[in-house]
Amino acid sequence: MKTLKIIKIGGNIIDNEAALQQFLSDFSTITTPKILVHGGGKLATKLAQQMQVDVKMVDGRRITDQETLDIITMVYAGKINKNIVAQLQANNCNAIGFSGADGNTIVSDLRPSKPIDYGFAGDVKKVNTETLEILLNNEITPVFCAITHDKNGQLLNTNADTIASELAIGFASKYNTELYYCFEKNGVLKNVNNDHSVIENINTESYKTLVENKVIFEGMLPKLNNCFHAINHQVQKVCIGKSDMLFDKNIKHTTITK
Ligand SMILES: Nc1ncnc2c1ncn2[C@@H]1O[C@H](COP(=O)(O)OP(=O)(O)O)[C@@H](O)[C@H]1O
Ligand SMILES: CC(=O)N[C@@H](CCC(=O)OP(=O)(O)O)C(=O)O
Repeated sequence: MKTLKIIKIGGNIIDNEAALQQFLSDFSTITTPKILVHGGGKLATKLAQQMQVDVKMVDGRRITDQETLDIITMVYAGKINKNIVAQLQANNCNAIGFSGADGNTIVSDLRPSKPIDYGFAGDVKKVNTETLEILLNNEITPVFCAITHDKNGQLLNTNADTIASELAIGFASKYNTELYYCFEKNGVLKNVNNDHSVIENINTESYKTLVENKVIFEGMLPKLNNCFHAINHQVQKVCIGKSDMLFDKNIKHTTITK
């Protein structure tokens, strides 16, 4: 089986022009089939505040009313996605930008309004890989933003970490699928303020203890839930760390196992 790398980058890389340029230049050298997934939550928050639109996050997820949906569509599917695709083209990496509506690639259900009404937020129901496979077979790299659709004309905001794990699961029967979450720290840390305290391996059991001891909190909680969801659904490899882990085997990072 061929290897497919699904790589998610967070706000720390997107918000820093030099870091993004360096990452995309390195990413372009990856020779195996690959899919890039990007977030952009921080930029959406900044723009919403400039436009005097209230920003409400609950458990790391954005409450998405109509105005917020318009902003995130402009920011995620527009500014960020198109800039990344243009920079990949500059690095001779042929790429095409996607939301889940494009090619009907990711269909979601509107998240139930109870216990918390998240507004236009989607829970992934189905990943359609056919169109993406045609691209991958022709050495074209899909670049996904954090937007899906409900197949009834409604766009839905969907966490980028979830998009990455669901894509990885969707491809797991066809490729040896590897999922990489790149963010600003070296991995999951014993002490969040000490980048040298990387926990190199987390399994289902040690995860429970780490949560109980509050070593893991905030955004890392949904990220790790996505990791375990993927590793329990045939994804071969799941890693969290700085993007350098993709290019240098000696860089410490966290690997998730069952
Ligand atoms: N044990 C931990 N190790 C590393 N980060 C942690 C840990 N516990 C909580 N976090 C927090 O999780 C955040 C990463 O989650 P998030 O902001 O959602 O990532 P992303 O940048 O990919 O969107 C880190 O910035 C950190 O504040
Ligand atoms: C529903 C929901 O919360 N969606 C996220 C999507 C963006 C994202 O996930 O961006 P990062 O990976 O940079 O945090 C949001 O709007 O913030």
